[in-house]
Amino acid sequence: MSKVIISVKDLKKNYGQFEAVKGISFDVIEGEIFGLLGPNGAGKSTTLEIIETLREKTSGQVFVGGFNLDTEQNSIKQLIGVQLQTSGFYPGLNLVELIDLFAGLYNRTINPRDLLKMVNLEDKAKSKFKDLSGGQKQRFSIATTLINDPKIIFLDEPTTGLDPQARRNLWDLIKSIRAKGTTVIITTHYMDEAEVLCDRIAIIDSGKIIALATPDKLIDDLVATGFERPKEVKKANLEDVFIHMTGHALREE
Ligand SMILES: Nc1ncnc2c1ncn2[C@@H]1O[C@H](COP(=O)(O)OP(=O)(O)OP(=O)(O)O)[C@@H](O)[C@H]1O
Repeated sequence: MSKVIISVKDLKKNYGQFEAVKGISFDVIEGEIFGLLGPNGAGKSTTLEIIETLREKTSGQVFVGGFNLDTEQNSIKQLIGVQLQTSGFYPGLNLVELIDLFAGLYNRTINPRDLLKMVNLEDKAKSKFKDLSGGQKQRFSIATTLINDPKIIFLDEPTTGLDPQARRNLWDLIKSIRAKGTTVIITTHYMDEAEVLCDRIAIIDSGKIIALATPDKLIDDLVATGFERPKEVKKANLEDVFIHMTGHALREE
């Protein structure tokens, strides 16, 4: 039986006169990777931040794990893991020190090395955050969402700016987090990423959800309209060449 873990009903957000989110409704099912897709300014981050309790909504209802956002924010905070802006990490602390710091904020005792192992950064335990590569910084930032053992994590454009290998490594990491039963909500601009990762996708445009289904269903619906892609003459593309030649394995960037 699929269980709804997040329920958003007629959510609206105005910034002054501007309607950034115009009454959207959707449910997220426990254990799925749910993608919010849309062009710049569509309202994805605003929606995510409202669910994360970080931003006030204008109207509508949000329930997370059965808790009402209006009255039970503290209970919601205990269920969720939020990806901090990487600029929020003290650049001079090493990874173990940073994890200890965040664990203290969450009032948790955890073994930093276990967490670093999960995201393949054990050998960087003593490195400073500022000395990590872009991909390593993102993996570490995802690790910090897991410190309070959340039921749901939110990832806002986690692979932006990464090279193809680092993106694939992050996809594997996100899938492994989901495999442990954690629900993942992700925003992305990359359609290949959404197709590979997401169980279901909501496409947002100008503050409204214009489609919500599995990637397969969205593609099948388009094909059913008679749409056809221009014939692919080659069986591989340049990204395939790059990955084939440089490998998919984790590397120390
Ligand atoms: N604090 C704010 N004050 C005024 N307008 C805002 C504020 N935050 C966001 N907006 C506006 O609300 C709209 C939605 O922004 P939001 O960041 O949610 O979009 P997004 O879909 O996440 O975009 P992107 O893909 O570029 O991150 C945009 O037009 C943005 O300019």
